[in-house]
Amino acid sequence: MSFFFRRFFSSSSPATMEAAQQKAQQLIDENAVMVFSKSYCPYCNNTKRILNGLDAKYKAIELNQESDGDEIQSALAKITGQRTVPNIFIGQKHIGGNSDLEALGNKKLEALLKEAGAL
Ligand SMILES: N[C@@H](CCC(=O)N[C@@H](CS)C(=O)NCC(=O)O)C(=O)O
Repeated sequence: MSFFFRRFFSSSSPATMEAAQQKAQQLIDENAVMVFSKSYCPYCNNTKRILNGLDAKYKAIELNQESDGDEIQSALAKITGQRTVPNIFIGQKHIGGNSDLEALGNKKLEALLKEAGAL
């Protein structure tokens, strides 16, 4: 019952949501490549494998390991319209998820990474 209550009736305060949105935006602004991830997510692991394979410099945070991870995920949904992880930004530009990253193809991806200063 308490799980049910928390899951459906509790919500973060507007101040907490505002702080999460600022944190998400700061991470996007300060990193050439920003990956909002979850440690158990196979799509996220694939994205990190692709970036590692190219030796790209990137920052990933695992939202399931952050105390404000749920709020950051909601903030990202507000900023990008995307609720799933990975949620990927290259050079402050929203790329999308792992399938969107893959759809770029290596040539376009490398060009974007170079332009962003991640290669
Ligand atoms: N097509 C998406 C699939 C991503 C996806 O389904 N991610 C799952 C985690 S593995 C997700 O975000 N589930 C909702 C959640 O964790 O809140 C992609 O390629 O990134």
